[in-house]
Amino acid sequence: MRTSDGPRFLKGHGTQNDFVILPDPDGELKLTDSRVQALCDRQRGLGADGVLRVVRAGALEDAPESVPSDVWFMDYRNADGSIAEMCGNGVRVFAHYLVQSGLAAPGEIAVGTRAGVRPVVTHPDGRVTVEMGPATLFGESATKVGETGFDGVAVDVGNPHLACVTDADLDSLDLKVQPPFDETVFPNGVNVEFVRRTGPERVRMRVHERGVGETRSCGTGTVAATVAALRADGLTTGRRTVDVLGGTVEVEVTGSTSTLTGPAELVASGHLDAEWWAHA
Ligand SMILES: N[C@@H](CCC[C@H](N)C(=O)O)C(=O)O
Repeated sequence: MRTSDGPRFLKGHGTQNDFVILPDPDGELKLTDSRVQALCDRQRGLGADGVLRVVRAGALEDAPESVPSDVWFMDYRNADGSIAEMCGNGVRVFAHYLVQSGLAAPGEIAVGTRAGVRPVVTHPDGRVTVEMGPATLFGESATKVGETGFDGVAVDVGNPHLACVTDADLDSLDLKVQPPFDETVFPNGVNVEFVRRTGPERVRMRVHERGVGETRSCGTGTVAATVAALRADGLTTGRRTVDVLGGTVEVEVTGSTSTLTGPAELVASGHLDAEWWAHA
């Protein structure tokens, strides 16, 4: 039996933050919320934390004006179908796909996102570095897991984060439900990180992602975690190695920008069943 009539897909991940990749250069796919939800569903679909549609910026109606039309654009959707401004692990996987498929040469690549163009470098060892842009502190806030309260900082990494540095045992946190947050600080929802310092320049992080739930890694979240950990150490710039449930990434925050370096992997490719797609 073949399922080759429907759209082509690939499956990939960056530190186990996993994505369905949909090559769609001319923007012909109708990517509805319900199709994204079906693709990401781990029982009735392929299963993923999000979808990365690979489309030329010029073929997309809502690409920011700052993104040139010939740039490959990462049209990112969360598993619940919502659109997010930015996905750090997604950009790494997206750039890796561009190189593996021959759409871009290895080395320096510009990737379009809703937060603007992100310069990327692919390395011979399979790691990918993304320039994530400035990570901006915009206040303090708090959340709770069960009865335990956590103070944190609000960080804009293109998308919103509440990063809480804590001495609590991260393994004991139940992140099945969205930790509560202050809607006056985060009117569009928030990704929440719990960060524990484990060495002079090393932290561990767990995350609850907006539009997804707990994930095994969040690239923008590791940048927010680094900003929060640096601040807890009385610093505004520096590097941190960030251990997440799905692996390890390196983050550097400078006065003007931030970078994220980590692995990216493609695991499968195929075609969606045309009938399944039509009814998804
Ligand atoms: N996993 C991503 C972040 C994806 C978007 C996020 N859930 C949001 O809604 O802002 C990453 O690696 O950065």
